[in-house]
Amino acid sequence: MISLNVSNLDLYYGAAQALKGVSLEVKPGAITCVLGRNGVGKSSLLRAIMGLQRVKSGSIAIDGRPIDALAPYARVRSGLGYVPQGREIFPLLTVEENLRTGLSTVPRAERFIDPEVLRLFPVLKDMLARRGGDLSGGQQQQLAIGRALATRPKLLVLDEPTEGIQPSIIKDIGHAIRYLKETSGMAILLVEQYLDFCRELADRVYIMDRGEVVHGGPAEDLDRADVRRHLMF
Ligand SMILES: Nc1ncnc2c1ncn2[C@@H]1O[C@H](COP(=O)(O)OP(=O)(O)OP(=O)(O)O)[C@@H](O)[C@H]1O
Repeated sequence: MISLNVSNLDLYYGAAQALKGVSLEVKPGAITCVLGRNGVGKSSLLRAIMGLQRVKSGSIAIDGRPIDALAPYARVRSGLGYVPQGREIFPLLTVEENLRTGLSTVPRAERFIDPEVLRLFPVLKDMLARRGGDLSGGQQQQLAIGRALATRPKLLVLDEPTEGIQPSIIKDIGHAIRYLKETSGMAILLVEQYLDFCRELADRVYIMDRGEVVHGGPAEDLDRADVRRHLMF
């Protein structure tokens, strides 16, 4: 089990500041959700956590140890699994090959697809030999989560897993996320625009608006006024 601490992150694209002093905590065995409209900086935050985007200042730590100097693959080795926005699966590789791309960071003896991943998403088992590009959007999302799980993460980072996905698969993905938390004590960091999905799953909720964290607290404290002010269009 691991925890993640983000403190005071500032991130710029040229002169435009995308993250302004962002701090948050992801606790082991809990689901932490970051809510926010389009363009408030949610993906930038996750990319910074994964080491895919350089920050100007601030720090990110796993179990109190800074990981700022680590390359993305080393952060994965430290226990972070990442499901990017838009899924980014390889359309010409098979489902099995896509899952195997997640194995490169794990020790040689563990380089097999954990049967648990296929139990969690049985559709992947049925489609192992199909090309990633032939899957529906929802199946591709499950594949992206499966690929992240192949890295044996202790903390799973998901960027809008419900985006453009039909309700029945959203439900399956919600069940899978809760199952992972409950059975393995995995920490989950979930970025979402879909309020109800977040409400159903989250233990702790942060709201971002224009690059800043404007609310943070237990999910049950999520206030109607905050939601209206920061999440409505
Ligand atoms: N590579 C980039 N270069 C320049 N500006 C960028 C880049 N990526 C994001 N931005 C800008 O930074 C801001 C934050 O974007 P980001 O994608 O982090 O937001 P988001 O909350 O994840 O939104 P979305 O849900 O649309 O992805 C936006 O104004 C966006 O236009």
